[in-house]
Amino acid sequence: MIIAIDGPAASGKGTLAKRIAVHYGFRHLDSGLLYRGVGMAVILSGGALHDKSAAIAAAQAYDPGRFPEDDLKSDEVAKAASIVAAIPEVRTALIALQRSFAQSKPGAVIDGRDIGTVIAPEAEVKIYVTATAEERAGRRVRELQGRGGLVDAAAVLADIKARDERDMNRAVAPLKPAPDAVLLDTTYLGIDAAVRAAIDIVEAVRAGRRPA
Ligand SMILES: Nc1ncnc2c1ncn2[C@@H]1O[C@H](COP(=O)(O)OP(=O)(O)O)[C@@H](O)[C@H]1O
Ligand SMILES: Nc1ccn([C@@H]2O[C@H](COP(=O)(O)OP(=O)(O)O)[C@@H](O)[C@H]2O)c(=O)n1
Repeated sequence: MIIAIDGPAASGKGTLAKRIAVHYGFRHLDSGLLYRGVGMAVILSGGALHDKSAAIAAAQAYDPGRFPEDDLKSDEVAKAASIVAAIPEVRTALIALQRSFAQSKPGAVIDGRDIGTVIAPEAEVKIYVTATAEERAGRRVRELQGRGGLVDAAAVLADIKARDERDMNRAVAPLKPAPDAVLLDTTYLGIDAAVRAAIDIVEAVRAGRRPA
């Protein structure tokens, strides 16, 4: 079974995907880490983020173990990721890895922007997670503070809005709900309540019911 979880920055996709994967004993892939890895490789090579050839080369040579996950979680790398993610050849280079992961048995949970629309349109369950930009920025600020260092809350909100804009309006694989995705607004849901709601959606789809 494939469960696709898409949505904008800090909506809670990764948290839900991890918890759903544990619940069902499925494997989990955070596809954002792939684009973050490419962004990070370009930053480290000293190349400009808009230099398509550097980003394409980094995507074609993508090595999942190259950077520790913690190093990829900064705001700077998130921004770089969303710039390189708009380059069609970068996306193409990362498709095979994601599609092969989607075939994991007994199941795969993948979170990202285009999982239900492009990577695995055949996914049995598609959840599109949202929350207001202000709520999402607040979550990201707390997360970045937890990793240490000073955080400029206004800059985090501005970065999230800019990234949403870029992700939703790019020509290839823009962020949008698949026509058959179930929407889950987590603005007023804590983590446990959001996980329960997501599992209810999976159960309803598995039982052939339309989720409430
Ligand atoms: N429903 C929620 N309520 C409050 N905080 C949340 C919720 N879901 C996730 N978080 C927190 O918000 C931050 C971003 O969540 P994450 O799952 O990484 O989002 P995404 O994968 O969409 O970027 C994390 O620190 C996470 O613990
Ligand atoms: N399937 C995906 C996943 C991420 N991305 C890009 O990678 C960036 C970082 O993704 P992420 O999921 O790690 O970001 P957060 O939602 O965790 O902030 C996004 O802003 C997108 O531009 C994408 O284009 N397609």
